[in-house]
Amino acid sequence: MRIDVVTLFPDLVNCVSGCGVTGRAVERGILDLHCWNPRDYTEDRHRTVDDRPYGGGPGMVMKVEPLRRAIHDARQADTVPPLVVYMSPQGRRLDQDAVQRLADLPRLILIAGRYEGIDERLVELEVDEEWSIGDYVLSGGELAAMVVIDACARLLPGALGDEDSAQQDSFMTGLLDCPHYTRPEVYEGRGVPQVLLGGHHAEIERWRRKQALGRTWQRRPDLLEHRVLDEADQRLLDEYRRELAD
Ligand SMILES: O=C(NCc1ccc(CNCc2ncc[nH]2)cc1)c1csc2nc[nH]c(=O)c12
Repeated sequence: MRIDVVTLFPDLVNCVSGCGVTGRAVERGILDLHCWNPRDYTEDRHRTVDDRPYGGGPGMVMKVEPLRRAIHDARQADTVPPLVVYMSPQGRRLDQDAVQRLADLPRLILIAGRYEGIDERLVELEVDEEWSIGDYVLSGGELAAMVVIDACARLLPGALGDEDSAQQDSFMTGLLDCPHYTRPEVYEGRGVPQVLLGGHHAEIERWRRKQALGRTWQRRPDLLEHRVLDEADQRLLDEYRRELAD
């Protein structure tokens, strides 16, 4: 998969290719990442990429031309046609289904804005989709672009070794994760649930599923709203709730 990012801070975005799953995906050639800086596409002495908003108001707006030229070069860099995504507070809220859809594409161009945003004519001329990563205010689109890159990279074939749990990722199953434990077996008087020490795999799987269902019901009931639990899961959840009451 190829991802091109149009950003004023390529050094920030390129951090994803330096470590972890994303770094390995780039190293293995599974993910091809390139950054394009609009400032390299300015023609004035001050390399101006922003200007004051028509209609007045606080802050600055990113100019069309430098962005347009950067996107043009990004598009030309590969023959594969890209989906052009503007990371924006006005975008649809990203979730795992959206990530899976983006990760299945051969190519993305992600536009990361700064200042108050980008000139609307650029959105009209170049942008296919707008995506937000949540209802909170960031200083720019780069971290959002890096979130998309990370979430997509994990889903690319070969990006995760078998030891990784991408497939069981709670957001893949639509449930929150169960609690996890590792050595020491007792820490400050706190032990590990006996079932996990017994090596009885069916029992362990049952316990983990029950915890996932129970925690989802307790912390994120919205994730259960659109979900019909089968009989086995309903029984596990009832058991979890009964144990809470005890
Ligand atoms: O570029 C991003 N943010 C920079 C940014 C933040 C705030 C404003 C100012 N908005 C004024 C306003 N809001 C409502 C009415 N008027 C403009 C730009 C961004 C990209 S994806 C994403 N996902 C989650 N959060 C984010 O901030 C982002």
